[in-house]
Amino acid sequence: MKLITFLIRSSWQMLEIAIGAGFLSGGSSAGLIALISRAISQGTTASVTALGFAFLGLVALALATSILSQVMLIRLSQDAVFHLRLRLSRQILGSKLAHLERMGSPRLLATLTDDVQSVSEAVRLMPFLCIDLAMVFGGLAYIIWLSWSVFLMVCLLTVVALGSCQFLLNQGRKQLALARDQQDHLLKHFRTVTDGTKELKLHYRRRQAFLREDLQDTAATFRRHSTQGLTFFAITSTWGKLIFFFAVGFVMFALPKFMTLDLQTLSGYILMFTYLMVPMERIVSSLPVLSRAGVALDKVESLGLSLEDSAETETIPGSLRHHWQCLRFQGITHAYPAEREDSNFAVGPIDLTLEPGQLIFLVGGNGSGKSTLAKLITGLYSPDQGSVSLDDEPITDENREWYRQHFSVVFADFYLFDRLLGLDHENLDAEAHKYLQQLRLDHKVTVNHGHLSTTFLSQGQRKRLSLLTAYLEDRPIFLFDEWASDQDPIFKDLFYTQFLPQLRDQGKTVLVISHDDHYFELADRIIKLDYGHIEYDQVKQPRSVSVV
Ligand SMILES: Nc1ncnc2c1ncn2[C@@H]1O[C@H](COP(=O)(O)OP(=O)(O)OP(=O)(O)O)[C@@H](O)[C@H]1O
Repeated sequence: MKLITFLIRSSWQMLEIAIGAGFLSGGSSAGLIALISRAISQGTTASVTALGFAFLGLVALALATSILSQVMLIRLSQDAVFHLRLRLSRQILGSKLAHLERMGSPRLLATLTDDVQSVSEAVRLMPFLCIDLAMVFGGLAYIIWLSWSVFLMVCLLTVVALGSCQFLLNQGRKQLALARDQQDHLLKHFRTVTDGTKELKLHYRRRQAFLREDLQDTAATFRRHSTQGLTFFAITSTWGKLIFFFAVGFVMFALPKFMTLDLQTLSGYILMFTYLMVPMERIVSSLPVLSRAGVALDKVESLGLSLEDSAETETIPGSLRHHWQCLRFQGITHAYPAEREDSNFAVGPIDLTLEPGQLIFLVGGNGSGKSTLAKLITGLYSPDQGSVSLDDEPITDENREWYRQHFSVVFADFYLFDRLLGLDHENLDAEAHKYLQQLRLDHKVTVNHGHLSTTFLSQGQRKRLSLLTAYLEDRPIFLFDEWASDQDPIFKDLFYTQFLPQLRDQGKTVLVISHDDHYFELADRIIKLDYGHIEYDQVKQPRSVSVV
């Protein structure tokens, strides 16, 4: 049912046409069997020509409507999966960063990959399922036409069959839902396998402990629930098929004892039941796939709801304020939830005023809140309390997207794109090459139509490449989070003594999170954080203004 709602959301008109055509096709297929059964039982007495024309008409109708229904359903289902993938990705990117961090990437990845895959497997079955269902309904209509009383008995049998199948399916579904819960943990462990390969390879006992206590434990729980779930489904499918044989046996051997059935009716039943066995078998064997898709859709829905709750206002940012005068933060705070730590860490309340053309060092011990403050300053976190204003324009949910466009940032855990996305410079390649020369990467990396020739570089070189994007963005405020930490002494010196002052002299405000205390003297201003609060805000040149 959830799958139908999911498809209806994509296009209910297309679904209507597809289901209508499917039923016409299934009905005409069942009609063909009825016709064959009649032709056999009437022998030579019936008009062969009339039956032949009826037969040809039904074949043409079954063929045309079957193709129409399948083509529509294939398009509809593929469209639905396409939109689901895009919707989820958009929702994730449109959600508050703090919320995404709380959910964790394994959960997001599990839904984007496994759940979407389960749904797409089920929707692939939909066209065939629809035709099969239509055949079964058509067949049942023929049975009604043959005899009401037999139909009622078959119905009784069907209720018992469906009831027992539903019970077994529910049990299987429960187990699959439990297995799906384990999948988020499994993905987390797989990330450890890929991201922590070096650490695991270097330490035999750690590797064994991880494999045994983490991965194996979770994989075993997943296996237990999956096995139980799939066993229930296997029993359901075998039971479903047996019930069908039971129905045939009942009509053939038991029913003649209770009521008189002429040969035409009996042969009609047997032919129809035998014909319906294949579609019934397909319907029963697609139940596990549908059930898994139901579990996946539950997960997709709960993720969607959770993302919707924390959705940011979508706006198209207007033109940037390149000549800004004053960026003010008043009493801003951000607290992390306590669940991951003994006590929850909070930054603020912080009062801060930034001006253009300042080189500001943001310093402090590990865990003092520098990166958290950086996310608050750049608008990635909206403050729990307090206010932000750019040239007296308050930053709210409505203009936060616009506000963020004022920052070029390289985070400590930066992501390097393999092409220069979203940049529309006229001579992008030439400009990129100029910066690559400055960054001393021109011998390693070339840029062709915005595509970087490689990103397989040393960590220090990858960081230099991340500067290329920041330079090309050329926004009014730059922020570097421990950028120089893995640069060689020569390049580190170049970064602090040339690159940063050059940016400042171009009128940019440059915020540098750094532990390199022997370069602190180059700063116009040093802001030191201690456990989420400003310990001091020291202005070293008269043109800077500090507000603490
Ligand atoms: N996503 C998060 N969820 C919960 N707590 C977090 C999260 N990110 C950071 N923290 C906590 O906030 C505190 C400050 O972290 P932050 O990264 O801001 O410090 P930092 O000053 O940049 O440290 P470092 O110099 O080591 O990079 C830490 O105690 C950390 O555990």
